Amino acid sequence: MSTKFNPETVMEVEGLGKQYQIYDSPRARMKSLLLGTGPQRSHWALKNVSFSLTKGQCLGLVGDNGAGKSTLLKLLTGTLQPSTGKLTRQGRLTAILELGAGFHPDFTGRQNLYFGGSLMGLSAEEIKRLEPSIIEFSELEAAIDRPVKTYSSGMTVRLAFALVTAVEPAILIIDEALAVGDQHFQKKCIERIDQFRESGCTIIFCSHSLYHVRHLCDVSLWLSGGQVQAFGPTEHVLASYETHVRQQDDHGEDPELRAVDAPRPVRTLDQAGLVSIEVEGLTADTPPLLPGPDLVIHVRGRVPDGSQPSFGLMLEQQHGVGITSLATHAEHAQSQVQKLGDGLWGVTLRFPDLPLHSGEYKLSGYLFDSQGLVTLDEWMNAVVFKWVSPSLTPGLVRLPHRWEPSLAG
Ligand SMILES: Nc1ncnc2c1ncn2[C@@H]1O[C@H](COP(=O)(O)OP(=O)(O)OP(=O)(O)O)[C@@H](O)[C@H]1O
Repeated sequence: MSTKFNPETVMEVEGLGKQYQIYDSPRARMKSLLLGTGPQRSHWALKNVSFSLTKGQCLGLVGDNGAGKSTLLKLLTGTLQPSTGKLTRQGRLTAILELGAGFHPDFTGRQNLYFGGSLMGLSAEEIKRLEPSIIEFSELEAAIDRPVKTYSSGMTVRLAFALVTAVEPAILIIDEALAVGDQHFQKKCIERIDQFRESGCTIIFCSHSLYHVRHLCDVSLWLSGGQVQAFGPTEHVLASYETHVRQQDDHGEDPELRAVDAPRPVRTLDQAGLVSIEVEGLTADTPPLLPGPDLVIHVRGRVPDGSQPSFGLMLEQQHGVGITSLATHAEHAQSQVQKLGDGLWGVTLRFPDLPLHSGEYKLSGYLFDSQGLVTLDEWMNAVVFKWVSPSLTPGLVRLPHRWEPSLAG
């Protein structure tokens, strides 16, 4: 690979690898350093990773726990030095990793803007100019002159995100940190990230939330055991990764057990959450039988601030093969989301003449904000049902089709 031919390339990673030296104890490490002997063992956390990103691309980084994601991000930001390979990048890089870790706990929020800002390479004048907008975005006006050690983790994240994104970088790296903020702040963060992306910033987004990876990223990289398992358009990579996750789930636990009765977090009336997911006409059998021919799903959710939510539903085979995922915001169906009462919203999804073959199916439901930026709630495997198709041919789904005469000759 070479940047020579593509002036749009902002990051090029070639054969990057990281080997950790492993010692049985701190004493063994010290002894080995003093005697100049090698480590007792070593472990490649990352091996031969190569990819390149152009201006304005957004890369999703996915993988199981321990796959090497944090190691890769630390190499990209320069916190760690690689054992092999090289990294070339152009322009300023900002990372939102371990948010707030750079703050001094005894300094006030305001003092930390200058402290943290100088670590990012901003001059005191620049920070002074940016200070009002950073404080406004963080919504910490009332607490900005209190020591950061008195902040909650959510408040620290707000201050850190506001500071780190005050100046748009050429490359922005975002770790799972977004999950720490509350839903209102998460939405603001995702909107700001969206704006950056639209103005040509290159983004690397590492998350276990595949929903957000799908929403934000045009390309994705799946790391497995420190190596690139797949790299390419997000839908292709996530399709393979989700199959892998499902296979792991099926080996790990009985899908019957994690279905309908799994306890859900208890939500109070002032929290947004799903209220019900009901399939019309199900019988009292186990699992209940869908009388058909239509599959009609009523879903309801509560959003206390009165804003209109979006609803999502996912239909899968009982043993994990995904059939379809639909959401009102993505299908321009927000006008169908009706207000049913104070903060209570609902919508109905109908599949006419259900084109599935006989089998057991399950439904999961999602509640999003109206643009689908923030997942307010999700109920996995909320309803399991059995369907007996009138046409008893094997297969998964009856695709629209027609039979035609073969061409003569
Ligand atoms: N300082 C270290 N010394 C030795 N091994 C390490 C060190 N840091 C990480 N590792 C190992 O490197 C591998 C990759 O770890 P890494 O933290 O990069 O994974 P990850 O994909 O970020 O995981 P998670 O999703 O759980 O955060 C793991 O096997 C981990 O145990």
